[in-house]
Amino acid sequence: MEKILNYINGVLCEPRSYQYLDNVNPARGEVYSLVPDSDLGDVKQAAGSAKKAFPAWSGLPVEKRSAILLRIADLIDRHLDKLALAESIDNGKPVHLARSLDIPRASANIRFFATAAMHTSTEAHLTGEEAVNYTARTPIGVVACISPWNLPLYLFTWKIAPALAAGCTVVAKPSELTPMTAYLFAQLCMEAGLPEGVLNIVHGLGAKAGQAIIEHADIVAISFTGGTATGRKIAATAAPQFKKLSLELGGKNPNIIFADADFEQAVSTSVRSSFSNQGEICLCGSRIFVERSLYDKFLQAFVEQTNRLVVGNPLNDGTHLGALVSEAHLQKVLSYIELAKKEGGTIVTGGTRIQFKGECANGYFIGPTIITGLPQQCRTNQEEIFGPVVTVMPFDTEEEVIKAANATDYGLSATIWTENLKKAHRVSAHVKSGIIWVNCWLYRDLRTPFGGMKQSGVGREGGWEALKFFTDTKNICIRL
Ligand SMILES: NC(=O)C1=CN([C@@H]2O[C@H](COP(=O)(O)OP(=O)(O)OC[C@H]3O[C@@H](n4cnc5c(N)ncnc54)[C@H](O)[C@@H]3O)[C@@H](O)[C@H]2O)C=CC1
Ligand SMILES: O=C(O)/C=C/C=C(\O)C(=O)O
Repeated sequence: MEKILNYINGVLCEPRSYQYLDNVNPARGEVYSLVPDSDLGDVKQAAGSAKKAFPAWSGLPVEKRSAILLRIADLIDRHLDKLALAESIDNGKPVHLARSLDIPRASANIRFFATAAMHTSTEAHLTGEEAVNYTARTPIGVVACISPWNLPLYLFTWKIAPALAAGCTVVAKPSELTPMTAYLFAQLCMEAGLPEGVLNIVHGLGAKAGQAIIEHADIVAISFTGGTATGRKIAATAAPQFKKLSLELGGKNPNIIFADADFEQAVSTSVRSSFSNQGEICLCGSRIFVERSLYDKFLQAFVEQTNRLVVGNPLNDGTHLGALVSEAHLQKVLSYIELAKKEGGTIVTGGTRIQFKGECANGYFIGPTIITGLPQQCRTNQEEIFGPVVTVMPFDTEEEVIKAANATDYGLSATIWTENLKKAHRVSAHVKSGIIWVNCWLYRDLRTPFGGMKQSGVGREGGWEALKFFTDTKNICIRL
């Protein structure tokens, strides 16, 4: 069986303990490769090599760092099909989604930050005629990048690209559930000539390898994307050591549809924002609020279009929803559907595990699920399910829907559908979310600040925010 390897100090290597974890293909429910069960020893080695590599990498002219990163981006594009297939097998997502979204975004992330880093400049402040201040930004040091399983290479590169472009060296840990594309990526870094120790990839469990990384004294900043409970744990570990933190956490995002919305667009995009990637995107709109006069019409069209989605083998090009990432996650999502029923919800469509015949007989599939009749305060409407499950609720007034949209502990993203731009502007101002999409969803510009309010996170990624995160700021005041 194929063994995934760590990437430490420029070479692919086994974990020091030679212990491995099973890596499961979720569409088949079977182990298909092994992932290192790394421990503190591996982490020490990775952090040591990152520390050793830091002076040379941070001292390299930015054009040279950029050129190496651009070579990596080109290699990702060259290996698009291989990487997309690997991502689909590892995660359960449709291969055409990996080919059209995940992998192209991975190379775009790297290209974006490789070029952005060449456009940074130093601020200067003239203090009358008496002094000049200038503000230098220097790479912060050895950093940790911890990424989740839902958009594996997409989010892995979203973190490491700004870190490397800014001149930091990195100890990274992909999710133990989806390690394969990070392993293939390590091979591309070697081919591109990334100097040894600049990027170190340690595979393994969050509670063991991940915890050892964030505790390590040489790691000065942590960029994490994942669940809010894990983010809280990381923050508690990092705080006494005063490590810099960027946390992209969960969401329970409102999708608000006013009666004057472009109906066709609102319906078809809501199907996408509800069920893309099996609903396993932190930005999915899981609570749909529809103005009462449109409610019945919307629900009927939404259900009809949802029922046309094909759930099936992720390797078939006609599949819209593949498998959920793991048996445990499948059970978690199913348990929320049971909870919704107990809380008085009506399952309008979906709601059950789908068991196919043939090669996907043991896969982790759930049909796209629409629930109505639930109050805002119930657990189903408060907790992140992170699967193909949405609730739909009517509302009467702007004030009411703003209150409901804000009535969770999360504040990641929101979507607003209306043809009235004044209304869109007004509602956007009152919805407490870090990201608001008006008449669109997941329409991304990598320059924009990306992140959540409340328990959806700390800090912002994207554009200058990400490059700044990986630097230290120093003001130099010269008395003239
Ligand atoms: N972007 C998002 O919003 C995501 C949200 N989730 C949510 O979190 C729930 C739990 O999913 P999990 O797979 O457990 O995600 P998680 O948040 O525990 O995992 C994300 C990453 O953190 C690592 N990790 C876990 N514990 C750690 C620790 N103590 N120190 C350092 N790294 C650690 C994991 O190995 C993985 O690489 C999901 O059901 C979903 O609701 C999960 C993944 C992504
Ligand atoms: O940067 C993006 O476009 C999307 C990011 C998505 C996540 O952070 C997530 O789903 O966890």
